[in-house]
Amino acid sequence: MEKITRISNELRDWIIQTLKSGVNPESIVAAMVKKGFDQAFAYSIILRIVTNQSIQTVNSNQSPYMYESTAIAKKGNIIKTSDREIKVLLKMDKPYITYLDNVLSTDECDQLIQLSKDRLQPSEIIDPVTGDKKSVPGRTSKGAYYRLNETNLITTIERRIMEITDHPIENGEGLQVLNYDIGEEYKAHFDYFPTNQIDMTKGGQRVATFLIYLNDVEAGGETIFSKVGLSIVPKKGTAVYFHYGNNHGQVDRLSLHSSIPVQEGEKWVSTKWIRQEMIYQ
Ligand SMILES: O=C(O)CCC(=O)C(=O)O
Ligand SMILES: [Fe+2]
Repeated sequence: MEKITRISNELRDWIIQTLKSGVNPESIVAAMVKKGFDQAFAYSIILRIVTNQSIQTVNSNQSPYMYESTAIAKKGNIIKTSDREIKVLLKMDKPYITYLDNVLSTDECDQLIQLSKDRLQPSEIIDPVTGDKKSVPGRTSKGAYYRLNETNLITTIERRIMEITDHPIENGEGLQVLNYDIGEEYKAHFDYFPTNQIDMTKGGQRVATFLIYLNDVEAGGETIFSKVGLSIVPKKGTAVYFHYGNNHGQVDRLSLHSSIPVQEGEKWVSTKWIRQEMIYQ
């Protein structure tokens, strides 16, 4: 493959923006090499940009988060997809949250639970230092993970999420299903990555989450946005969409959230984390 040795203004602006958001130069070089750039050339370009722009690569997230309009906000109170009408139940601006009714049918929820029962594993996170998967004390649920388009049901759900949010399917991580028994919870956390963990070769930062409730929970199990005092009660087939990453590479700390312990019954949800760029190319 012939290596690319020139860059466009667009790419230059992208590099500046990405550096400002705190992504390390090595990740940017890796992303450029994947796109066909010569590695030494990529390093030299970044060095030249940093020297000219006096870019600070660490503290951009300390400036106030700038809210940007989202595609879903422009769609009115009834969102029509190719196979469904979805009603907006609640909207919040800061942090940006939308609660939606009728996203999955009862049957689709039951099918996804059934499909996941055999696959459940203790939930894990990616260790920020080693990059390995590891279990975490604050997260006691069990999870199942799906590849994009793994089954017809998964494809239907992924397409619907795309039609509702306008985020391309390729920007989404594989669907995850979580199951919480009595007492199980997911302690307060952000869904976005710390800046030293953003991998530009894998779609970069997470910018939004689409969380679907697959069953009703008798008591407990709410999703809590503690900084704004909001509590979402799980209702089968509904979904909450929250958006926390803007085009300037900032992330919204008001998006802190948790799943409080289930007190009665059990809880099933499905999460789609959405990245700023395509993960799969
Ligand atoms: O189960 C919930 O309500 C929250 C799940 C969650 O925060 C996540 O999957 O990132
Ligand atoms: Fe989360």
